[in-house]
Amino acid sequence: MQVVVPFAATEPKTRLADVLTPAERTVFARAMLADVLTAVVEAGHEPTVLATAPLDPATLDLEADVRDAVSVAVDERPLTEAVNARLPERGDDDPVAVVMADLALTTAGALEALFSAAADVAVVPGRGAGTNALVVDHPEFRVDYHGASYLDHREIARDVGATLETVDSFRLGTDVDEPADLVEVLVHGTETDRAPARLREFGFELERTDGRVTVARLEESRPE
Ligand SMILES: Nc1nc2c(ncn2[C@@H]2O[C@H](COP(=O)(O)OP(=O)(O)OP(=O)(O)O)[C@@H](O)[C@H]2O)c(=O)[nH]1
Ligand SMILES: C[C@H](OP(=O)(O)O)C(=O)O
Repeated sequence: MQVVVPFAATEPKTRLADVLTPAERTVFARAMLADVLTAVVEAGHEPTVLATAPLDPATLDLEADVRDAVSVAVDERPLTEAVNARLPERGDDDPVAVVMADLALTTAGALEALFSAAADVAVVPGRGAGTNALVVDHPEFRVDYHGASYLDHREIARDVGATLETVDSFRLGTDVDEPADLVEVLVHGTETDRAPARLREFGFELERTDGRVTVARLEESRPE
C-alpha cells in the first residue's frame, strides 16, 4: 500500500489564526505532520508527503528510522487535483491511502484498522462531513475534497460502482481545524506526541468549566 500525506507547507492552518501566530501555526502543523508520519511508519509503511512546496524531512522532528522512510513529492496544484494524480489507475495493483497531516491523534493501531478494510474505498469521515483518511483500491474512484466531501465520496463511489466502507475511528476522525479542536490534542495526545508538547510550550492548557472543557492560553505566553 502507498500512503500519501497531503501537507499545505506554506500558510498552514489558517483557521487557527485567532489563537496562533503564523510562525506558531507552521510549528504546530509540522508537529502534527511528524506525529502522523511516525504513526504511518509504525504501521509498517513508507509515507510520501504530498507537499505544496519543498520540504526537507531532516527539518522535521522525526526519529532517524522514520525520517529515512519518508519521501516528499511537491505538487503545487490544489488538494483534489494533487491527490487524484496519485490514486490507482487501471492495471495498478497497489491500493493508495490518503491520510491528512492534521490528524494529531493518529496511532499505528488506528491506521491498521483503516488499512485492513476490505472495500474498494474505505473512508474515515471527519467532523462536519469532511474526509480525514481514505484507502482507494479502485481504478476509477477520484476524490473531491472540501465541503461535505464524505457525502460526495460516497456518491462518487456509487457512481463508479466501487464498494465503500465507512471506518469508525475517533483518533482518525479528529482533524484539528479550529481552536476548539485543540482540546482533543491536549486530552488524547500521548507523552511522546509532538503536537501536544508544542501546544503546552505555547502556553495552552485545558480549562475546566461547568460546560464543555476548553483550552486557554497563559497570559504571559500570549504573543504581543
Ligand atoms: N498537497 C496539498 N495539501 C493540502 C492542501 N490544502 C490542504 N492540504 C492538507 O490537507 C489536509 C486538510 O487540510 P484542511 O484542513 O482543509 O486545510 P489546512 O490548510 O490544513 O487548514 P486551513 O488553512 O485552516 O483550511 C491537511 O493535511 C493540509 O496540510 C493543498 O492545496 N495541497
Ligand atoms: C480536506 C477537506 O478538509 P476540510 O476543508 O473539510 O477541513 C475535506 O475533508 O474535504
